[in-house]
Amino acid sequence: MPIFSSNIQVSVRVRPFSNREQCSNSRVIVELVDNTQLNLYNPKLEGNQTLHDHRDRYKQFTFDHCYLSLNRLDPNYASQQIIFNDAGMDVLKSFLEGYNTCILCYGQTGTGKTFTMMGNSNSEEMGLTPKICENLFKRIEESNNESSTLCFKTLISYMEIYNEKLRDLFDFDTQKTNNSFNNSNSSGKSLKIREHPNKGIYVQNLNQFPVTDLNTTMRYLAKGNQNRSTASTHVHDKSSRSHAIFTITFIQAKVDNEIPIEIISKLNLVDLAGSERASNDLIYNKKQLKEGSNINKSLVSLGNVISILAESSRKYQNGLSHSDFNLYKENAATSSNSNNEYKSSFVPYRDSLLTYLLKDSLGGNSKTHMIANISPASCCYHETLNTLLFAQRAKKIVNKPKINEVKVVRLGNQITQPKKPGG
Ligand SMILES: Nc1ncnc2c1ncn2[C@@H]1O[C@H](COP(=O)(O)OP(=O)(O)OP(=O)(O)O)[C@@H](O)[C@H]1O
Repeated sequence: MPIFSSNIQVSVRVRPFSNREQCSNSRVIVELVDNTQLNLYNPKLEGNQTLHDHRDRYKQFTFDHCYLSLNRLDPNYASQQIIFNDAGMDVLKSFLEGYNTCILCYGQTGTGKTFTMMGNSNSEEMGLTPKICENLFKRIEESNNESSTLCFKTLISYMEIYNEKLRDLFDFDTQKTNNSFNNSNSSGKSLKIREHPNKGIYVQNLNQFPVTDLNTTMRYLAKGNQNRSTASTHVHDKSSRSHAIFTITFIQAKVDNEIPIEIISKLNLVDLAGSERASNDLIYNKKQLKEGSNINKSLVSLGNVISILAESSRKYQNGLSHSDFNLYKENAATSSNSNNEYKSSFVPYRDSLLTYLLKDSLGGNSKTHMIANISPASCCYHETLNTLLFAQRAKKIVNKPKINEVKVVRLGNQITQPKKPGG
C-alpha cells in the first residue's frame, strides 16, 4: 500500500475588484510574474524609487499555482473551469484512488472563498464542490460500464462551525425559520467530535445521506446552504459567518484474491469564514462582535497549528533524508516514549473545533490543497499580506497520505474486519 510524504499544495486566486474597492479609488497591487509567482506591492512605497530598493517596494511569493481572476474579459482570466481542471481534478483523482483528500479556501472576508467552492447558480460559474460531484458521478458511471466486479457507495454530510458550535446543515428537522437555526438561543443541536483509532476524526450523530446522482446531491447541497449562517457585514453583504465542511465519503468494494476488500476515502470541501479586522470607525452590534471574535479566534488557532506543523516539517526535513523523514513520522505517530528523539512537537489541534476537525487534513494522512483567496486592491494590502504569509507557512506542511484499504468479512449485511491471528 503506497505511503509517502507530500507537501500541502497551495494556490492563490486573485478575484476582481468589488464595487466598494472601485469606489475607494483603490489600485491593483498584485502582479503575476508567472503561474507560480506573484508580487505584492506595498501601496505606501509605490513610486518612491529613490528611498527604497525593490525589496521594500514589493514582496515576491511562490506557490504551487497562482490564478488571476481580475478581469473576466481578459483571455487569461482564471475561470472556475480552470481552477477545477487543476486543483479539482487532482484532488478527485487521489480521492478515487482511495486517499483522504481535502480542499480548503482561506482568506479575508469577501475575497471569493464561497465563489471558488460553490460558485453561482449559473452553470458556467459552478464552483469546485458541484464540479467535483458532477465528475465523481461521471467516473462512477464509466466504471460501472467497464467493470462489474467493483461496487461503489457515496455518502454526503454537511456541517458548519458557528460561534464554536458544530451544527449539522443536513438536520432538516431543525428547519431554519426566521434564522432561528443559527440564533445563539436556538435549540439547534451542537454535535461532538470523536476520534477513532482506525476511522480517525468523525462527528457523532452527523446525518450522512447515500447519493447516486448529481441532481439529488445538488438538492441536498442547496438545502444545506440555506441553513448556513450568513449575514451582511461592512465589507460583504452576504458574508459566511461560519466555517462549512461538506464531506463526501466514497466506499469502493471489490474482491481481491477471493478476499473482499473495501477502500474508504473521504473528501472534505471546506469554505472557511473570512477574517475581518475590527475597525474603530465602524459600529458593530453584539451579534456581529460575537461572530467576528469567534471567527478570528478559530482562524488564529488554525494559524498556530499551521505554524507548528510547518516548523516541525522544516526542522526534520532539513536534518533527515527522505526515508529517515518517513521513519520519523512513523515513530512520532506511534511512540509512547516521551524521550524519543523523533517525538513530534505538540500540535494544539484541540484548541478549536476547526483545527480538531481538520486534524487529519493538516499534518495527517490526507492529500490537501489550500486555496488562498485575495483581493487585488491597495485598500486590502495588510489583509492580503497576512493571507499570503499564512499560505506560505501552510506550503511547508508535510502530510503522509495513504490509501485506506480494509479487508472485510461479510456476514449477511454486516461488515466486520477479519480477526487478527490469535485474536
Ligand atoms: N473569481 C471571481 N470572479 C468573479 N466574481 C468573484 C470572484 N470571486 C469572488 N467574486 C465575487 O465577490 C463577491 C464575494 O465573494 P464570496 O462571497 O465568495 O467571498 P467570501 O470570501 O466567501 O466572503 P466571506 O468570507 O465574507 O463569506 C461575490 O459577489 C462573488 O460573486
